[in-house]
Amino acid sequence: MKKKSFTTMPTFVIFSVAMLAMSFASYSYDPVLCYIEIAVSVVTAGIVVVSTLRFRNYIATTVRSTAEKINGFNPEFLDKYKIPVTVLGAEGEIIWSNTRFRKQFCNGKNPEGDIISPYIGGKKITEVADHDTFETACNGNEFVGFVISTNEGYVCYFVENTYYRQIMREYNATRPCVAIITFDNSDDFSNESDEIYSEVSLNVQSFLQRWANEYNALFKIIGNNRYMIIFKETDVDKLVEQKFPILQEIHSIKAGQHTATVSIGLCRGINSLKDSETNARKALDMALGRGGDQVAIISNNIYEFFGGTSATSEKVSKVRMRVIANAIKRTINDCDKVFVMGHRFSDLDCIGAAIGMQSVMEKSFNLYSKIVVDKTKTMAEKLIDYAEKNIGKDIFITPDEAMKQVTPKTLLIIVDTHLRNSLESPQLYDECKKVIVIDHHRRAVNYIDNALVFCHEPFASSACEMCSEIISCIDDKAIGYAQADALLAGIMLDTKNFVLKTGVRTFEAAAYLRRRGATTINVKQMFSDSIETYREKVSIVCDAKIYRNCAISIAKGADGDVRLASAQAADELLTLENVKASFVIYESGGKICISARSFGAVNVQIIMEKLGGGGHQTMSATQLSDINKEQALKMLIEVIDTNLEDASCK
Ligand SMILES: Nc1ncnc2c1ncn2[C@@H]1O[C@H](COP(=O)(O)O[C@H]2[C@@H](O)[C@H](n3cnc4c(N)ncnc43)O[C@@H]2COP(=O)(O)O)[C@@H](O)[C@H]1O
Ligand SMILES: [Mn+2]
Repeated sequence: MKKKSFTTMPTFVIFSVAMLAMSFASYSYDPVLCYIEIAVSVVTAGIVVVSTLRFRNYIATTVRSTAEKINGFNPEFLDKYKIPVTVLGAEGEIIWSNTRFRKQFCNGKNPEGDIISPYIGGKKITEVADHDTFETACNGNEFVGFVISTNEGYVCYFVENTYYRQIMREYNATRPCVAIITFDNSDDFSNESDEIYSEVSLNVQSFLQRWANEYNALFKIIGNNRYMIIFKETDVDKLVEQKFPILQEIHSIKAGQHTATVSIGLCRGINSLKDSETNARKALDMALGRGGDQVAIISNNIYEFFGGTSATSEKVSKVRMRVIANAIKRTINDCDKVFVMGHRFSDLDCIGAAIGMQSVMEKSFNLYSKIVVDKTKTMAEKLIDYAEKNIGKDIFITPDEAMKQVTPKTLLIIVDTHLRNSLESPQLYDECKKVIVIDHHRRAVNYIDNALVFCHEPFASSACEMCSEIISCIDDKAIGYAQADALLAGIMLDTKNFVLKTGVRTFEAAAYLRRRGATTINVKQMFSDSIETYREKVSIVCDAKIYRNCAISIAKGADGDVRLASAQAADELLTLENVKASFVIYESGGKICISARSFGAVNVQIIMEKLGGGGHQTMSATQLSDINKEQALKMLIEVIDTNLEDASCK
């Protein structure tokens, strides 16, 4: 049975009758034409009769099958039903419908022969038939629909729920969303003077209070420079649409060299106020872990971020590092051995930090300690060679060797990453029951959350800076010149030779390392490259094109270490006139990777996050699967076009 073929039946009847009438008129002046018209009329009448019989039969079987399925099915009885009901054929065509359906869905017209899709939200009947219920709307009314499959088709019935849906919408729109806010660089102002600090603090508070009043939201001071605002869901929709202008407004509060910034953790989509508050705190931690001056919204455990474009300022206090050093000492008490491991494709920062920590574990705690690294996939080959010659060949072991030695008392110190998937060996992490994390990267979602000590300083320049401080607190004699060289190499890599993210603590760490025997000439040699890698780097730089103040280049990857050459070329491209951000696209390990850099005028983290990656404000990257370099370039241009303004520091 063809869809809707029975709805053309009246046309055939009219045609047949017209032909018959015309044949009578034609007989007197052309009998041949008359016979032809009679013949056409008879054929058409035949089609009508056959189609009608087939259609009746079709309806009869469909309805019979429906009757078998629904106990007591009786069209007359169903017609009296106060809910809309339709009986459908195998392809979703309406065969029968009750008065209620015609009234509510078809403005009283007969829908027989129509396909059901437009009445069930454009879906095919097969899509909804496998589900318990489906939602649909018609003529301003909303329904929950149910489908019963029969041998020949389907029965579809609807229960109106407009009122409940409306109540639900109103409830959701007014549901409370807790925001926890902190004035994140208040210390900068307290160092100026008490008066300045009080004035700025009050200013921040009154900006936030005005912001809450604008939305008729509840405002509460919950601690020193900490506030809570309870918005409605609909207010949050507006705030998201406007991308939280409050962040910019707070920037207008300045004193001396400092600009005020706030961080906001906001929870939406939760019914209970208590859970909303707990989640808002979690989101605030995330916003602070990413460097502050931003909003983190958590909804169904998914984060969304806004802002984060101002340069982060260093937290001057070293007290926290002393506390961390003590916590590490306590954790070590109960351990039989220590493995130190960084991220895969290890670099000078993670190997440098690992060399420092391994030395303390061995010398100060007398513990068996090894650095776990895959030497076939490292960007710190020169440093590893240097350490093997100057410290000892046996300080490095492979992930496989480490796995064989794990016991319940083994401690794993993770340096320069806080993400399981970035680890040199995620399996080793899974095996170790005791874990310490020391990292400086901005907080990412799905971080390692079972660490006994989670030392995370997004304001630090490098893992090596953090480890130098920790080591100096635990036992400042635990490292010799070679370890000091290794730690200085990591700091120099991540600060681009003391240019980026370099604060007071960076220089203090460097001074400590110098005192322990570090020499800049030794360190410089760790940055030397093979002639092939150098050629590759130069070719990437020469091939770059400038697009909206961004230097973009695609690496050919013919010679040398393309990963290293691309990272270095991205650094180099920033030295070009008017270039605010650089992007190098290269292929490695079957993936298309992008290394992104800036000197702070553009937050490249925001751009790389849109492509599934991340990193810091000035140094980020991503890895893309199942595309080629040209497609990656196209995607990058699209992301630059749509996000460059948001990512640009105001
Ligand atoms: N998928 C991701 N998600 C989150 N974050 C990511 C992701 N992929 C990468 N990242 C982070 O992005 C930055 C930048 O990474 P990169 O690969 O572009 O650069 C790293 C190294 O390739 C590069 N590097 C290593 N040795 C040298 C050298 N001798 N000269 C110049 N550059 C070098 O430096 C970057 C090291 O970054 P670090 O690990 O943060 O210290 C990075 O943060 C990724 O974690
Ligand atoms: Mn690193």
